[in-house]
Amino acid sequence: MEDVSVESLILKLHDVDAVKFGEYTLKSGLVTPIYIDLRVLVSHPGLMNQVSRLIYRRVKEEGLQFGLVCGVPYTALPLATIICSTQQLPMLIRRKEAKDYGTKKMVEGSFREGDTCLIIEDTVTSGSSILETADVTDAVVLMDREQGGTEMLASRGIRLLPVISMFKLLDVLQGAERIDGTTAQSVRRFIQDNNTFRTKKENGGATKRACPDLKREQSYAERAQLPNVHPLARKLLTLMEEKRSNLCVSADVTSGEELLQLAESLGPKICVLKTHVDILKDFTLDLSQKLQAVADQHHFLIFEDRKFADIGNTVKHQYEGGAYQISSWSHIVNAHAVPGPGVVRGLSAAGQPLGRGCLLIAQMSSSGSLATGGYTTAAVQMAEEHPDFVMGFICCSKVTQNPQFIHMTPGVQLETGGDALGQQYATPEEVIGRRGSDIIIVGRGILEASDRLKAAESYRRAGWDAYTKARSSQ
Ligand SMILES: O=c1ccn([C@@H]2O[C@H](COP(=O)(O)O)[C@@H](O)[C@H]2O)c(=O)[nH]1
Repeated sequence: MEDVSVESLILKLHDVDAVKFGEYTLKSGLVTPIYIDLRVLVSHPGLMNQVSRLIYRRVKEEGLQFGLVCGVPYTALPLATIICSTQQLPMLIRRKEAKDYGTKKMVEGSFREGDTCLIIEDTVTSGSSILETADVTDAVVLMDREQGGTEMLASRGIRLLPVISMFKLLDVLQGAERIDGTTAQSVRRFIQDNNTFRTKKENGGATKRACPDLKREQSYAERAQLPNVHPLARKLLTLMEEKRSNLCVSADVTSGEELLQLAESLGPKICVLKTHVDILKDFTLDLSQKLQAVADQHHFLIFEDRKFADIGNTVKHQYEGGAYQISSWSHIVNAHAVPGPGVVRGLSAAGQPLGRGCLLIAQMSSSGSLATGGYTTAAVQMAEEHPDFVMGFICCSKVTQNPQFIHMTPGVQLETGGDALGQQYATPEEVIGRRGSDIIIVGRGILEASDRLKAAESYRRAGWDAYTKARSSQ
């Protein structure tokens, strides 16, 4: 069986001149000391097979489920073809430009609304070509130049799976004495100083190896001091640092008694208690007052996960009135961005005078969520236009570099996986350390444990350790 290790592939790519050192200009105009030219692959059928096998292996390792494969034109097209031919998978071709005659389609091949497609790219620098290809959740790339593409795509809810990354390539070539230490070091410096997801200032200041985790320049406590931060976000960031907790427990229980008992026992471990008030069979306003008293006693905030999604006038009534009178007891609520800015204005009219805050749902943890790409970007913009009321996001990963916004991520358990109804779980290390979120939201990981307090402590520690580790690696 032919050797298909990543190390052997790197050496073969160097043999066929797919990795070049010198001075080359990238599409962005940036002059780079290393150029990856994977177009030469088509002249080497054995290598094409090897690359295709490694790409497919990477996808299978991650357990991705998909029914179609699309290669980003042009270099990844033959790779996608080989994978589709050997694995007997249907393929799509995305045109670079639409035809001006005939069907004028952008995508060739058969597909239906809701189909899941694997996107294959040859090289990623900023990640922009993947964004231009489709609204996707996962993409596999042969070569990640480690210049911010992973972080940019993560901020849009897209996970990038690289087969080879730039630092690995440099290590292997240097180890095999294909390049000397000076060349390897100057390329490493170039990569870390030219990260497309960082500002120029941040790039100029970089002195260490670019870290695969998202940057976390400021502590929670430092962010609490920022002049423009929402007062409730300030309170939350402060208590997180004091309690050493970035854990929000999702109290998805059905009786008031159990809710209060949960709040009392887990209160010292958490920064936020999230409720779904409409699943309680015995909600009363008296219960909401008791819950507020426990929140005051143990210094946590209450977040009613109501997910408002109607016109401004209706959500205002839903928020302050009805049986639940949510604005009177819940510090935080959330809303979908789908109705447009009126939803924020309606909620703000009722909540802002009471000092309440809102999280916009920029992404969702459920499989096949439509809140990706342009929708996520629009939600971020909506937040930026309403900073007096919007204090952050429900999201799967950091969606903005603006430190005044808090990122809260559901779909968290100590092991990756999911449930039978589409929930998808990532670990605290992944969510806080690599995706750059601030707060993990955990429901069944704690509620279904035999010892809920012990489980809450495990999640608190895992979330906090991921945060301190990400900060110490800056
Ligand atoms: O995208 C989203 C938004 C909200 N949720 C809510 O979080 C909890 C998760 O519970 P688990 O038991 O940890 O799966 C639940 O209340 C959801 O309504 C979410 O999961 N994903």
